[in-house]
Amino acid sequence: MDPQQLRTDQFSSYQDVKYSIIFSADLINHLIPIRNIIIINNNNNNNNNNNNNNQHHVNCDDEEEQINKQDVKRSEKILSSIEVNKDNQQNHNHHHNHNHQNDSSSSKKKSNQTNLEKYYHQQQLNSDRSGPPEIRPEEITFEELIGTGSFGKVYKGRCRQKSVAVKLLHKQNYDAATLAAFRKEVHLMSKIYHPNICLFMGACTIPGKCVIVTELVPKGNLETLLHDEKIQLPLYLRMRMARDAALGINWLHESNPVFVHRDVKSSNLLVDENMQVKICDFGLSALKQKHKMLKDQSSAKGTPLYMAPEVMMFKEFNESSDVYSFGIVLWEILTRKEPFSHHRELEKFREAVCVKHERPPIPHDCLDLLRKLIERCWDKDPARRPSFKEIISCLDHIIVDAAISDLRGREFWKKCFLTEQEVPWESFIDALCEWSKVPTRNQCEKTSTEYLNIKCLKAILADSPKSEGTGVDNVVNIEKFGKILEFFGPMCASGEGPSLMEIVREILAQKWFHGYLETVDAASRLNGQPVGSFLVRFSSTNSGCFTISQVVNESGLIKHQRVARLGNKLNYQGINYSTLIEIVQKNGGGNNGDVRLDASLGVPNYKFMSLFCPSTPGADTY
Ligand SMILES: Nc1ncnc2c1ncn2[C@@H]1O[C@H](COP(=O)(O)OP(=O)(O)OP(=O)(O)O)[C@@H](O)[C@H]1O
Repeated sequence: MDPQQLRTDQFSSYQDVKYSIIFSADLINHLIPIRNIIIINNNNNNNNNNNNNNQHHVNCDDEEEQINKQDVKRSEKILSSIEVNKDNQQNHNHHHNHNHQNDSSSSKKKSNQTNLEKYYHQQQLNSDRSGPPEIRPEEITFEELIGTGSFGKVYKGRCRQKSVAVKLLHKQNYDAATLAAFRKEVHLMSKIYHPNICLFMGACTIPGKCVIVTELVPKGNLETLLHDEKIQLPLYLRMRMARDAALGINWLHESNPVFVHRDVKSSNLLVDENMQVKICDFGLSALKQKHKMLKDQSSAKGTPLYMAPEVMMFKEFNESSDVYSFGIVLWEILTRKEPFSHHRELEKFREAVCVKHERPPIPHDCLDLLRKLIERCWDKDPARRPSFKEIISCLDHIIVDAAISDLRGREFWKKCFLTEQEVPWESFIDALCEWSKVPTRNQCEKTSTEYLNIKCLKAILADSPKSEGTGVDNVVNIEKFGKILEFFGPMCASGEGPSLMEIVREILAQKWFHGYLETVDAASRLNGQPVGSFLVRFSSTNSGCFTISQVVNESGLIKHQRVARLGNKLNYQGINYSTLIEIVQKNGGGNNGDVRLDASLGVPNYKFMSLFCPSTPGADTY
């Protein structure tokens, strides 16, 4: 085929740089997304490598070959016995006349049946030793199509009464080498177990019926989620997802032998019902010994958009090429945009990335640590890129920065709970009291103001744990802590000003303060109240802001007015105030017919009032 045609007809869109490819050295300007090209090259590579034993690097496929040799040999024997038998049968049939066709096809069926039984039996034995669990084709039912890649189609399906994902390879008329490669992928997958790696459940390795069965990860791939503007994904959550992915890849890199994934990209990161990320697609993965380098002899594997320059240029590489790809993914997670979307042609793209070192632009308002991490990950020098161990520890800090904007709040959380996103209330409050240098729960009298301060903070900050049976009654979530600080901050260290607990107690003591309350609930609490009645609540749409809901006329019309946050100030009707209490004080008292914020018309919040006076009537009402 004319290589020019390859480029112009099929490979001239942005999509070309988005999908996994294997492209050969002589056709470097052209994308060849055909999986069996690797296989052909693999055979060549083996020969090349055999003739060239003094190299420092290892040809990817030879390295894996050695590591997997024994297992592959075992299954190859069985498969070839089936294939030889099938061929014999075909030749046999060919020479028979029509009259004998029924007989021969039934004996063929029988013989194949026996061979399949042998095959399953042997696979069973293999899996008892360490091999992949073999799944019979008739055990799988296909439901809807959930994804398409360059290698196969992925269906939602059922296997042994369980919902699963079934990857069906595009090309089923495999030759022996292709089959060996498929079995290698299955074999690799069967060796990895980690919560952030898509669970491999089994495979059918019968020629013509090759499928991979994995757990079904319900929210699909991260790329689709990121680029769907309708889906809310706060930075904090996105950074947690990045950390999940990093944990999965780190597991591969710290395995012995080392797994290099080789196709790290957002469409290979799957998202489960708890927004936990799992890495999938080991179709291009390579195994290597620690400290050794890999080199593609005549075919580069991966997805160009995410491919490290050294891989694109057929240089030696190692696991740090996954780090480069992760840098691009991090950028995508940060911006929710397509990386390099202005590029159309592979050759120009390759030159831009490898020669001119072009990288996607990082937004100005990016968190400092995150900017530095992304820049280090996609460094042109692989040796300067961080390991995934380092990436995870950077992400621990970035997650805190993304959840908590208050500087002292960040400092506190990092010092006490760096790697945690949810902590038991008791651990939290003891740590906070120590950090603020105020008496802890056990150090103060139950009737003291200090104890009341703690009770107030608990009322506004602690939640029931999401999962049951943990033995913990209340927890503090980092994101909620960050939000509370946006409402009540800035947080002060000892000697700098009042503690967070004191500030919260002062506000909760105001009967008109209702905290978290939706607009409809505010309306129902004000329903039937006299003109001027009001309550103050957290704004449900703008973090750090408040809403004053008030009855403004005799017919019961309710107005909701925003108290905006401008730095440390609160802005109400164009005037800046220091606290909510000041707003109510300065806008109270009736005059010239306006509806004012008369504190006596504040609608009481019995829940908070009961903290101050345990016998408050109606404390259980809300
Ligand atoms: N276990 C799973 N659960 C849910 N969806 C899945 C699962 N596995 C794959 N998918 C969906 O199918 C898509 C393609 O899967 P996969 O990447 O394994 O195929 P591929 O042919 O190897 O693709 P590529 O060309 O990207 O290498 C994924 O992006 C995802 O949307």
